[in-house]
Amino acid sequence: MKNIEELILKAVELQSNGLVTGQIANELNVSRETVTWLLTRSKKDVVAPAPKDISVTWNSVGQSSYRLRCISQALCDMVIEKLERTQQDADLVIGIGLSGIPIATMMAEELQIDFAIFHDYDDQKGKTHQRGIFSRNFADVDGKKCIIVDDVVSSGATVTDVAEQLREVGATPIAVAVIVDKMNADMIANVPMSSLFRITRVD
Ligand SMILES: O=P(O)(O)OC[C@H]1O[C@H](OP(=O)(O)OP(=O)(O)O)[C@H](O)[C@@H]1O
Repeated sequence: MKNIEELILKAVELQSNGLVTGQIANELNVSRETVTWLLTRSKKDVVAPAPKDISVTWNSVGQSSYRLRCISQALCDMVIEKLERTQQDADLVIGIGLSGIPIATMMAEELQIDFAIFHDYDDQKGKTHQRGIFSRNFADVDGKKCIIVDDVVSSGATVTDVAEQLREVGATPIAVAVIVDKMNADMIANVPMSSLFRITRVD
């Protein structure tokens, strides 16, 4: 997505395809507030200034399994460095659907540990009211020490949901790994977070 006009066209297109604000926000990796602003601006009657948000596109990496592997190895390296400091070993890697899955798969292979998948709730009302689930087709997370993997952290609601549900089943989230951290945080849900890129606003 090269500029705001392209972002507006994409938001309008997704809306005309029947997606609601939360779904468009997920698709474009921006906040709901930004989607509302983009859709309002498309009608040329906006007066409010744009919300402070960052749109993230990483398909130059996602389109290539080689680049995905490189990114996954870099994330493994960062996670291992942190875990070694606290002398912890992970039992499994959890990929958050959809975009966290290919990265988590490669990380699990690199670390030679189990692999699980978390289906994020595809929300229409708001993630705070709905929860995702662990897929039964992959490793059981109960009682395990887990690394949570996703592409982007925006509000942190998704990773927090995963961490809370892990604790509820006696598992321990010991690390979070993401490509882009829009929160600019060291910890999320009381778990240390590693990210390749951290977004910091200076205005
Ligand atoms: O920090 P949060 O505000 O919770 O937002 C981050 C989540 O939003 C996107 O998920 P999406 O549902 O769009 O899934 P995708 O992986 O299919 O893009 C992204 O991949 C993260 O999982």
